[in-house]
Amino acid sequence: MAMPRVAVLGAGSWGTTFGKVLADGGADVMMWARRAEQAHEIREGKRNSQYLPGINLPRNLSATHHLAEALDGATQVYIAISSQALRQNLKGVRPLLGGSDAPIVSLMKGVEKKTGLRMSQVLEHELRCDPARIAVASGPNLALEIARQHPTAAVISSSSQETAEAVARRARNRYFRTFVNTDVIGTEFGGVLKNLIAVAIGIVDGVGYGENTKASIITRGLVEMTDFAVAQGAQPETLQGLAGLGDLIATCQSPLSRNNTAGRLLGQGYSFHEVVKQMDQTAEGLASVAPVLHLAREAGVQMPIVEQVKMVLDGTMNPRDIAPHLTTDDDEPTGERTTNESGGGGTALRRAIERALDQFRNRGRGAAGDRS
Ligand SMILES: NC(=O)c1ccc[n+]([C@@H]2O[C@H](COP(=O)([O-])OP(=O)(O)OC[C@H]3O[C@@H](n4cnc5c(N)ncnc54)[C@H](O)[C@@H]3O)[C@@H](O)[C@H]2O)c1
Ligand SMILES: O=P(O)(O)OC[C@H](O)CO
Repeated sequence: MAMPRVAVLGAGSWGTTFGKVLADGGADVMMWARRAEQAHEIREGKRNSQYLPGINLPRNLSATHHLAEALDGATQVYIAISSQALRQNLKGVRPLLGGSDAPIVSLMKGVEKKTGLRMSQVLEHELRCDPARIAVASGPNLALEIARQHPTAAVISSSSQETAEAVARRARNRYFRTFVNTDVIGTEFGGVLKNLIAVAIGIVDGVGYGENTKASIITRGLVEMTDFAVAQGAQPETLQGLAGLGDLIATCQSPLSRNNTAGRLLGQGYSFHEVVKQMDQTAEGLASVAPVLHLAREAGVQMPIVEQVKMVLDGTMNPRDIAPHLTTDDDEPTGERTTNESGGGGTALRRAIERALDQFRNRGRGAAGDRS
């Protein structure tokens, strides 16, 4: 029986690793690489030495630098391009999708700086496709560990349960297990927000602070992540799962994390520009800070950790002075629980209720998009 054909656009660290996951799960994988020589190395040498040194790629994974060849006959399309470059790359993809109804899967964990849009929203706008066709994958997924076949779990989310299940069935193998949900907002924002907390952890690591500081930031960071995501329409339990807490733990603990590494360099005293120069892979958190804070202010959500990360990035706060977990709104003692759990009219909860009422009133006059 012929193997199902899938396309993976983006042959960086995560795109190539995900291509291997799919190939090891039994798919015939065609990667699209930006550079011809990289496509050649993957196709002929079964290696991607720049991004995955020491990893042998499967025989049923090939590569091209022609988009049309990559997309030809694809039954599912996976995309792992740095978030700020997604929109421009999709311009070339749209005319090639033609009448295809193949699910489109975002593997990315950023928001667009200019618009504050999540990657599934950029896909929906640029490809003008039904949101039910779009899925996102997220979770504690450090590429190199998965490429080394360490057992790992992830979540596939789509507003369509059917799409989520079809993608999850394809994107699994003996070392990679996929769960499903329909909370696209929570799943995507989990991946975006944990990057920002990982930058904070890197900063305090670089400064030389210890485990108490880091545990405090991780714990308070999860509260910030949950408040923010719920205010945007996410289900709080998604943030307790693989796409929230799971990914937060992996990214904050691992030296493999680029966000964590970027933070560490900042904590050691390098400027933002020096850090960007040193990073040869995508650290999404650096570009997501400003749009996330903008959305947070609009929604009335407090994000003291992310605020202080921004100040360090802007050079207006000495990394040594960072203590975001000690910041409170009014310096009055407060409870530890999230605003939406605390009762007493938390802003995030109030806005979520207002939004639900709006949706209810507007029912039938506009699609709810990717809300579950
Ligand atoms: N690496 C991981 O462990 C991992 C895990 C899960 C999710 N992700 C997410 O996957 C996405 C891609 O990350 P990655 O690790 O593969 O990054 P990477 O830096 O390793 O690769 C980025 C890819 O984007 C491509 N690209 C296309 N046009 C570009 C342009 N104009 N500018 C820059 N790059 C361009 C590059 O060629 C490359 O293939 C990110 O959103 C990241 O958060 C990464
Ligand atoms: O290397 P990072 O910081 O982009 O993190 C990679 C993955 O998102 C971890 O799940």
